[in-house]
Amino acid sequence: MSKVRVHELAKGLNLQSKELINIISGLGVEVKSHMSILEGKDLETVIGHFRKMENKKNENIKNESSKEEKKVDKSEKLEDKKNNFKDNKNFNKDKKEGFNRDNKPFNKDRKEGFNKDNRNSNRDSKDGFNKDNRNFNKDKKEGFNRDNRPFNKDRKEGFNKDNRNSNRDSKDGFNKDNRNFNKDKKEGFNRDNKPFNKDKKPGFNKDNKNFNKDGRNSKDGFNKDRNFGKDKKDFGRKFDDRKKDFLDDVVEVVDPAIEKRDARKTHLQGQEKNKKNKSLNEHKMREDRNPNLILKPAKKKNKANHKTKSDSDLEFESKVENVGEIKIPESITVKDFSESLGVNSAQVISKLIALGIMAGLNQEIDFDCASLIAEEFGKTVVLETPEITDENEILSLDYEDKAEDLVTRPPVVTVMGHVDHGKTSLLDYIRKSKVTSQEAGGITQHIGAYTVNINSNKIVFLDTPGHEAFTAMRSRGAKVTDISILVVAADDGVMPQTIEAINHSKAAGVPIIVAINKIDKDGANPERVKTELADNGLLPEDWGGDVITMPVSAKTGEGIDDLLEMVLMVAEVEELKANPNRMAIGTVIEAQLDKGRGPVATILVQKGTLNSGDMVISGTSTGRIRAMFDDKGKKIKKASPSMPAVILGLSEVPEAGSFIYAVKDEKTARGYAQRIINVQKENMIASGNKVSLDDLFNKIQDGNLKEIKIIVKTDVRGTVDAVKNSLEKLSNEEVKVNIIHGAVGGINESDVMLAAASNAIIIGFNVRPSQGAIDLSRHENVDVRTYRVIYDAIEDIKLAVKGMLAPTFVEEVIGRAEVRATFKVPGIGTVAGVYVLNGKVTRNAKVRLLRDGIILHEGEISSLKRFKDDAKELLTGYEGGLGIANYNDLKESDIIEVYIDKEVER
Ligand SMILES: Nc1nc2c(ncn2[C@@H]2O[C@H](COP(=O)(O)OP(=O)(O)OP(=O)(O)O)[C@@H](O)[C@H]2O)c(=O)[nH]1
Repeated sequence: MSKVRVHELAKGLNLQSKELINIISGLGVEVKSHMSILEGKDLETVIGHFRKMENKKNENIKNESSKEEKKVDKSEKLEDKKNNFKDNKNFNKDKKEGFNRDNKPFNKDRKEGFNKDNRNSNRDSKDGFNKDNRNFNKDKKEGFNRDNRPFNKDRKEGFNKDNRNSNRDSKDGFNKDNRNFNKDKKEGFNRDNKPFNKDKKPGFNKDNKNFNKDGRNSKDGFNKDRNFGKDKKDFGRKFDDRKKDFLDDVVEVVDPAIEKRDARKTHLQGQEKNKKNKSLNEHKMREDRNPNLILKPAKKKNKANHKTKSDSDLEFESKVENVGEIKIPESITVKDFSESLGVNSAQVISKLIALGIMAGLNQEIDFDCASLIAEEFGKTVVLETPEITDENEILSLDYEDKAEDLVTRPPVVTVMGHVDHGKTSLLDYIRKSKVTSQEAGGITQHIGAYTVNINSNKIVFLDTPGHEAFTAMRSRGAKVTDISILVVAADDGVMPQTIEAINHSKAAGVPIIVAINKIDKDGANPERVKTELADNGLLPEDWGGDVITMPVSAKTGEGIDDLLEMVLMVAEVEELKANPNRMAIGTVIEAQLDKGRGPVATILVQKGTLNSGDMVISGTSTGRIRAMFDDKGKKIKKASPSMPAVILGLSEVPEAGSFIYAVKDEKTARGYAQRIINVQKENMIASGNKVSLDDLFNKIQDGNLKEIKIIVKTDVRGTVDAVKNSLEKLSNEEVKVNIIHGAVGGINESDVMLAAASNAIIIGFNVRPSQGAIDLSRHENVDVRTYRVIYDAIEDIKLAVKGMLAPTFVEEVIGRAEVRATFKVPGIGTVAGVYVLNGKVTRNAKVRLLRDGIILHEGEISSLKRFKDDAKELLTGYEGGLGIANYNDLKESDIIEVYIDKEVER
């Protein structure tokens, strides 16, 4: 093999592309993505690595085969694997050895626990490998958790997240700052799991690194940088001797994130066993020191055991208390995380790479990973517990599944792009070529989502119109889309709605695959499209970036199979999984009232399996599923994760984007519905929690707002950048001003949805919102501000940040009229024949002339007539003649916005 793409090699090795990328990076070979090509020396290095590993494994297996009958089997299998590997197939087909998603081994038996930082001991670490010292153990006695941090289900041997271990008799103690946690401690572990010894008898250096250079062969298997000695006389051996005691007596120190984990139950059981043996005073002291550490078990205080705090303890305590804690959510983008830490994102990315995690700016990292990185910068992060503000949380019907219960589910894809770039054609082509014929019934109805089969893999397409649906759902807290396909016409290039779509996907943290469409056309220029994509922050893979671009034709079908392959590959990298064996949770994609059938809802099952006959609840709508159909209109009994289904039986039409939950019985459903009604009432009273310029100051003061997100719409391109620059400069230590989207054009519904989903404010310069945007902004409580001069906007935001925004007059739009015809009246100028779309037009109001959402003129009404008579006002649905003072450029379809300046009390 002289050349191979990463994903092909991964397939051959039966690894996830992401896992393989991590391994390859660990070998010092640079790969950008699963599409990167490996060849020459790089390929040799990678193949060599896997051969070596296989050989090593086999050797070990052979060595042990005499000891255990069972292992004979295993080595045979490994031998098979080796052979398979030679054929570049099924390297790890039977997965006797586990690797978690980050290519870090796991162990399902989990007999020995490991700490979160992957700095593990591994008794049998002969098999240990990988650059970050994440040990592989063929005996699988050691467990590893989802993030490649080994853990211990049985928690017989426990290590806490931060390696803050203690020991009943305090012989093995440690503390974060290498200060003596317990003066009796003979051996300790510091925060980085580097053993230390106060008396330095076994001889550790200050950083406790490399105690024994050869330690990598240690039976205790500490990592290569922080080894215990091979020499059994040294600390390593003492540790070995005492290991059992130490582990029996281990005290669990978990943070809230860890506590949430699956192993909770067993963990607590383990604690119960160890309870009597714990040094309770130590627990208490640690708890005192860092309230974010929940020490277990320390429920009962043993006064007799309480020791007086020594000076060094107190010193330690005060230092710990002084450490600034940063609150972050369960999952956070690298960008946001860097900002929270107050460090450059490049530094964070390089630390992540050092941990074997390839993450871009907008990629999300979980809390555990973030806390590791924070430590590297000497900071402590704590889990932000969000306030319960929405219905879904109140229902509390969702819970995290155990990793072992999760199975791969099909990806859910949304197609987005500029008007006429071929979204519908692409979806139609896929649907026609990939569905129908073999499937009974064909497509009988439009249900907003459908499934296609690609080489026995499924892909679910959301057939809702573009990103509106996508953000509408997100604003209600639902994340339905896993991958977005961005359609860009090769003859037209990146257009305003393309940029909108990019920003929507980025805001939702959804990976983008670009379909460069219409390549069959004469004017097609895919390279130009790539340049424009790069200009807009999407660097194509073949240009060294990580965005997959695929030339396609929705007309001829060229490239579409490859595009779908790419979708499956991205899905694989994303590791989309769900537990099918639980009560179902899904999201309502579409819903309407059908005359004959009552409320009909298309839902997408996201967790669990929905059954016909299940009792469900969505918002205030409840009911037993009377009948259920798939996307081909076929009656079905069950719908598993990622499956779209149409359900009948709800009491009322649920809102698109709402969650739907299966519950155990009608009483439960009614109970929840009532609770939701109550919450909705409260929320109404609280008038939403969306940010507006008026309450900005209070939110900043309350510490509820660290970032002001703004969407900027302007009449000309140059203004977008000017406004962006000026506004971003307003960021200060307390709040950051972040322009999440900037574009030319009127304020549309899509902008409002993005604002609602992202909790942003919309600012328009010389542009106005469409009627739909106005209605939606009212419904969604989105603050839309329009200005004629940049200076005014900057001033407003400045004042808002200081809490001094207090204008006494605000403008109130009282109506809108459409120009249906124009007349030239000698001596007066052009008069418009108008139709009042909504509200009213009053003679003394001010008007604004809009064309495509852009303000062409602001002024006063010079004449208002109903038929031939002067009129004081024209109401909705009426026609009349309207003249604008000193203005004649009126055209059919122009919109006349009518407004008054109104005094308001603040
Ligand atoms: N030659 C060629 N024409 C295409 C291709 N894809 C779409 N078209 C044509 O482009 C036009 C617009 O395609 P649509 O699929 O309606 O585009 P859309 O993005 O769904 O448009 P909206 O729904 O209006 O946003 C239609 O006339 C299609 O026939 C293609 O690959 N090649």
